[in-house]
Amino acid sequence: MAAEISIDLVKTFPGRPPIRARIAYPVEASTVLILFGPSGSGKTTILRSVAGLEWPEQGSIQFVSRTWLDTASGVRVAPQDRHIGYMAQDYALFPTYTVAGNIGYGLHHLSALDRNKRVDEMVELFQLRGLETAKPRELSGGQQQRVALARAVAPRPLLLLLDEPLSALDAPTRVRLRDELRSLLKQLALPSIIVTHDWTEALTLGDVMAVINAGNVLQVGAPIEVFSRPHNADVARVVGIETVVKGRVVGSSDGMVQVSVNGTRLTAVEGESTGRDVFVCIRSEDVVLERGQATASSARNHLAGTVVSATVLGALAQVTIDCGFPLVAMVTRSTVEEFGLSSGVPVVAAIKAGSVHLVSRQGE
Ligand SMILES: Nc1ncnc2c1ncn2[C@@H]1O[C@H](COP(=O)(O)OP(=O)(O)OP(=O)(O)O)[C@@H](O)[C@H]1O
Repeated sequence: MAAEISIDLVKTFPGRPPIRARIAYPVEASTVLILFGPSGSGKTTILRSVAGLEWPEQGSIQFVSRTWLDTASGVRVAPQDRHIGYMAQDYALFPTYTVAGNIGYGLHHLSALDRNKRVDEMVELFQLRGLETAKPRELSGGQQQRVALARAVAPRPLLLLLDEPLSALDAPTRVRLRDELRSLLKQLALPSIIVTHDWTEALTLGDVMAVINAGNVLQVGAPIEVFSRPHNADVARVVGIETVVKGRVVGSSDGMVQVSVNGTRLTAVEGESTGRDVFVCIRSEDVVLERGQATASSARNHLAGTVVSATVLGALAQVTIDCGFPLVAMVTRSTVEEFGLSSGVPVVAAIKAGSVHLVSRQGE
């Protein structure tokens, strides 16, 4: 049997609905599981249960051949015996310790010589050279994040747990460190579980993704699959982005970029450079359908296609169009009736360049 992480737990806080998580997936050297969902859905509770910082009243947690929790047989492995690296959302650095002191905190089992050597390795790996004696308050947000990561990774844990690792950073730093984090996790060859409510992080960092809502796991799968093929309307609502396809930036002009998806050309505004492999992400409500010939409008993209399916969901309808790739549009039910939208009907999909979101998939 392939190595696996298996989480099956029930945790109840007084006066709240129970958090029920059932997630099992094969784990390789650097597999990243994303726990994705809105605020308060239970992501941190699941992560803290894996770390041994919360005790579910029922369930089991297994990592490859180790059982960390099994309430049925009374197994409760203490957090320090799980060999896990944990990084909290606010980093929780020790304010009175230096950078080197913070990184070396979990290394007391090593001799002074080996400890210093390991700290030095981490300083190098996380590009903290020159900051060894600085205190956390003297560091930028990005540097604090790197120290917190270095401290979590230094004891060579079996599994790395990161709670919203990028949320404390300003937007440009977040985008830069997201790409760095991805390559670092691959380089470390260390499996990890990352909590986020940011879909770009889920797509960039994740190999597997679990969608959590109101304490329940709604879907588990590869991020691109979950985003583009949500199992049901609840998942679609939580992930909120129904078209995710692979493309490549093929050119740029006037601050716009041209992207090719399966031979179909799209214009987007975001600044990815030519030659980049990207995920092209489009929300269904940003797609406007036009019957027959394309009409004049401010939208930069007019894609000719045919309807694959139209599913009425109350006053709205979800229409999937084949325009060289599957594109999902959300329109009113009356549009479906007026345009006679059914399988095989030709339509034109209009999308503004600003609604075509590009997420780099370099280093996949
Ligand atoms: N120690 C606690 N005592 C009481 N209720 C708690 C406790 N910790 C979490 N909860 C409740 O459990 C639910 C899930 O919280 P959790 O922090 O796991 O959500 P989350 O998805 O990580 O949210 P966020 O993205 O805002 O961090 C919430 O309703 C929260 O109020």
